[in-house]
Amino acid sequence: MDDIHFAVLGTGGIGRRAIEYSSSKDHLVPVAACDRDGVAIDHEGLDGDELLAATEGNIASDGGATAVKQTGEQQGVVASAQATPTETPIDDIIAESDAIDAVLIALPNLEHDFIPRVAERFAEADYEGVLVDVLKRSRVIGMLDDRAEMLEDSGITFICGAGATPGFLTGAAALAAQSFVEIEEVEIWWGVGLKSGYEDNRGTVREDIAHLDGYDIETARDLTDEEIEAIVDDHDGVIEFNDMEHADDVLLERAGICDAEDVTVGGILDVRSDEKPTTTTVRVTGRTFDGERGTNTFELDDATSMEANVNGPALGYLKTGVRRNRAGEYGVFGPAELMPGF
Ligand SMILES: NC(=O)c1ccc[n+]([C@@H]2O[C@H](COP(=O)([O-])OP(=O)(O)OC[C@H]3O[C@@H](n4cnc5c(N)ncnc54)[C@H](O)[C@@H]3O)[C@@H](O)[C@H]2O)c1
Repeated sequence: MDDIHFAVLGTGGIGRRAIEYSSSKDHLVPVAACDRDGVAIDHEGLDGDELLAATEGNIASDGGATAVKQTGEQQGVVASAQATPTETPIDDIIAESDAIDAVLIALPNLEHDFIPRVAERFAEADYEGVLVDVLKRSRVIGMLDDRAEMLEDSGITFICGAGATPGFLTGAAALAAQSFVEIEEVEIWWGVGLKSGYEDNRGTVREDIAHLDGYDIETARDLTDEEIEAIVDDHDGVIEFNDMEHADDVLLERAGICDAEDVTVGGILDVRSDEKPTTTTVRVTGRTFDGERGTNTFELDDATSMEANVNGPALGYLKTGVRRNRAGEYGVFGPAELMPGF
């Protein structure tokens, strides 16, 4: 495979680690990165080490910038010598997108239509390439589908919900389902221990809080850092989530695996320990062609971190997207559609 020149929109907890992770694999060259205040572009390849060092503990995050220690004079990516301040970071990358094969969207989802609108801007600029996001909410998939024709006409291969859940675990569920002719239930249960990564992942924690009873995306967006800390304290740092609106359900349905209503997602987040509070498991229960009822189980090793389980699949799906795009397949795809589909 030729080198893939890719951009990262959002250099928060996820985006930074995507740049770091990409250096462990062949053919992935980060050429552009931005956050809300700045942009770095070098088509020969960004110096990932310098960019990561400059943004260490210094993220222009929706998780509460004031709570994040700053190492440079400026906040976020502009602390890197490769970056410049801008008020139009995404447009600056779109302007250079002719030379960019793929874009990882690691932006917040605190407005449901934010990522669909970003995709639309790439299509309006006639971008021909791959967009991959790690969004979580089921309802956003429909908003992308509404724009499928526009993306297709532009020559964009959009892979949506390609993080851990949805993403990695959705793909695993699709694979586990291949033993069965009929699926009864898909249960996704995740565990994340985030002590050392808590500062870097406050954006994700805020979005997770929106899944708790009594909260939604609007109320979570308006919480102060102190209010978030109070919620974390109320739970002694360990928060359990049930019946989450995670797009694994619609992504499995659109791949023809099962009905969305047969999928449940929940999990436990511990921000005071790096140990996972529970093992991440996907259980797919169904009936085989010869009449047996069974449950196939896929388990992640407790030693694998959230960052590894989001960024590995996201970059893996990005590479798969580039192969599809080069073969002329455009439109919106979910992770389960890129697995075998019996
Ligand atoms: N699918 C999964 O398994 C999974 C797991 C973890 C996180 N996520 C998702 O990943 C996303 C990113 O999470 P995070 O923890 O990195 O968040 P974060 O808040 O740390 O980082 C977000 C980044 O986006 C930038 N940004 C915000 N608005 C912008 C704008 N208008 N223009 C340019 N840049 C902008 C911020 O400056 C920051 O760099 C979240 O939506 C989260 O839900 C998905």
